[in-house]
This record gives sequence, structure tokens and C-alpha cells, in this order.
Amino acid sequence: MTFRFPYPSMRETFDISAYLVLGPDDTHGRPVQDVVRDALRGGVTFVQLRAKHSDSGEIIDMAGRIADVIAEEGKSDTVPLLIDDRLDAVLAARERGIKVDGVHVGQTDVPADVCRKLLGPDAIVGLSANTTELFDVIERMPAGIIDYIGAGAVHPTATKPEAQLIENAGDDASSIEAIARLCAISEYPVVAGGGVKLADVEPLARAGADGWFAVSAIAGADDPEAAAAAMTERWRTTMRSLPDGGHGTRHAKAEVGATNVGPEDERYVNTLAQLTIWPTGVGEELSEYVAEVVRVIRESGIRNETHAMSTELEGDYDDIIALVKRAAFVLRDHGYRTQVSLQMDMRPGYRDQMHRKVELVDEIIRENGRERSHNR
Ligand SMILES: Cc1ncc(COP(=O)(O)OP(=O)(O)O)c(N)n1
Ligand SMILES: Cc1nc(C(=O)O)sc1CCOP(=O)(O)O
Ligand SMILES: [Mg+2]
Repeated sequence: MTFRFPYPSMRETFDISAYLVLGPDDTHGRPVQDVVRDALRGGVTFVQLRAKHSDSGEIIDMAGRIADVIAEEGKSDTVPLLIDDRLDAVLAARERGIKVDGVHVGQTDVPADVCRKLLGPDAIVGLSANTTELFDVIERMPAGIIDYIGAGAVHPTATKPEAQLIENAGDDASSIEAIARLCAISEYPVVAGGGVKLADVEPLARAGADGWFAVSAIAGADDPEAAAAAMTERWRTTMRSLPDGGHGTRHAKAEVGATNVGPEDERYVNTLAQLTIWPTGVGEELSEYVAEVVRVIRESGIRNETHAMSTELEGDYDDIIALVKRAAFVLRDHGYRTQVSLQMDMRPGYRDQMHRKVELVDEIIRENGRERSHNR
């Protein structure tokens, strides 16, 4: 397997607050990409193509047209495009260079860990769940497989008549209570949907959801832009009215060990590291693989400099250890035997060693040079 997907990962940055799900069955005959354009103008932050009656070729073509519209609207870096169910179409679209950022799967679809393995570390993987038991199972999954949970149905819905109500709730009030319970126990962002319309947006925000997902309220609306604008505005005003200014978007379960403490925090342990990660058994030319590893390192926010033989890092010990794991798993997740060489230097009381150590050596060489010319 080679790395061909040329776009930066949106896993750490996606905003799930206004999530449009749609396919050709939902748009009253309008081209899907036209409805997506309108919805983007209305402020949706996330798009999923859910085409239950289309074949792979049609799904790939539709994804290409939607990705083009997202790009034309200048939102390729902020609004992810996922495909529902069809890992095959996601893989094929990405292989063609179409910017499909990931897949959404349900409990009976391709397992999420297989999606992660085949899509690699940069893709977004969403998973459906609608009971406390399933949320518990998800919490026990290793970190790094899924990025958010889709929870529903909030109400019965004609779009998916077979959808079970969340926690088998009996009425609207108990659905919202169930969402609140599930959000409270989830370490993953939760997006709630199923019969969601404008009036549900405020209760969902108050229940602690990270967003809503909707098909008919936007894709079926006469004016998708106005419908999306009303829902996104309601979400924003509700979040602003909450005591903490809104809970914001949770991010997927933190990597084991990462603390993200800054140098001014007493828990910060300044660590200088020299890291080399490489695959074996893939031939002589390794730059393509190394580039993927370095991309993850560069996106981490941890100070780094790549040289011909290794990359140097400087930051908090726990953050560096977590990053080493994430960077190594870029290769490991693709099934490559992965070698890691790591050397670390923790020196209490010292900061900015990455440059300071080199400057010191330069100063000594300059000094010695001066002495030598004096002594001549
Ligand atoms: C955001 C979001 N949440 C839940 C679902 C439902 O997915 P799934 O359980 O796979 O059911 P189908 O959509 O395949 O009928 C979703 N698609 N999106
Ligand atoms: C795709 C989907 N999943 C659901 C779930 O409960 O998991 S409900 C649903 C359909 C949502 O469509 P509408 O917004 O038109 O009700
Ligand atoms: Mg599914």
C-alpha cells in the first residue's frame, strides 16, 4: 500500500456542530452537489454522502462533484466529506485523488477498526451507537480508531423508518434525556440526529451534544441554505447562552499519555528527542514513508526539525512519547514492520535546548579559533 492521499488530515480540527447527511433520494430531484452548495452557504460544517440506492461508480462520481463544490466554496480545509457505509467507495475515491475525508459506519457495517486500518491515520472514522451498552463498548475500544459517535434516532423519521429511537426512548423529552446521559459518559464527540429539525437544535445543545445531524430538514427543504442558516444560527446562539459559553467540540479520546502542558506548567518536563522511524521490507527508497511520518510530526504542534538522518523534537515528555507512538503507527497501521530509534535528554531547569546546544558548540569553536590565532 502506498500513500497517495494528498490532503492534510482534518481529524484534529473538524467541527461536528452542523452535520448534513444526504444522498440522491433526499433532494427532491435536485443534484446533490447543488444542495450541498446551498447548505454550505447556510453554514453546515460537515457533509456525509449517504446514497443507499447508488452503485459504487455513482457514489464515487457524486463524491467528486461534492468535493468540487466544497473546494469552490473555499471550505476544503474546514468542512470534511465522509461517505456512509461504503469503505470501498471511500478507498476508490481517495485513490482517484478525490478529497473524501473518511467514512461513517454503523454497528453492522464494515467494522470501524478495519476502516481505520485500511484508511490510515489521517482519515475521519465515525461510528453509530444508540444505547448506553454500545457507548460502553466504544469507550473500551483502543484510542485512535474512531473520531466521533453518531447517536440517534432522536425522533421517528421517514428518512429511515427502521431507525430505533435512542435508548428506546418513548417520547421526545426522554430522547433528549437519553442524549444527555450518553453525552455525559462519552469521551468522543457526539452528534445526534434522526428526525432533527430546527426546534431540536437548542435542546440538543443544552443536552451536551457536540452537534446535530440532519437529512430532510436541510436536503428536503425548499430552501436548503435558509434551513441550514436557521439551524446553525440557533446552535450558535444557544451555545453562547450556556454558562460556560458552550462545551465546544470535544476531541476524540486523548492519546494515552499526552498531557499537553505548556513550559510554564509545573508538570512540564522539557525533553529533547532524536527520533527516526522507518519501515522495513519495502525496498531501498524510504522517503515516501518518511514523509508521512514527518507530516504527522509537523501537524502535532510539537517543536520539530527534520535532518537527513532523523528528526529532533523538543517539548513535554508525555507529549513526545504520545507523538512517537502516533508517528510510528502511521506505518504500523498500514501493516509495515516499523523500526523506531529514539534518544531523549531531560535536563531539569533547561529550555530551548534544540538550538541552545548547537549555539554553545558554535561559541566554543569561535572562542577556540580566536585563542589559536592569538597564540600564533
Ligand atoms: C452522523 C451519522 N450518525 C449516524 C448515522 C447512521 O449510520 P448507520 O447506523 O450506518 O445507518 P445508515 O446511515 O447506514 O442507515 C449516520 N449515517 N450518520
Ligand atoms: C441516517 C440516519 N441515522 C439515524 C440513526 O438513528 O442512526 S436516523 C437517520 C436519518 C435521519 O434523517 P432525517 O434527518 O431526515 O430524520
Ligand atoms: Mg450504515
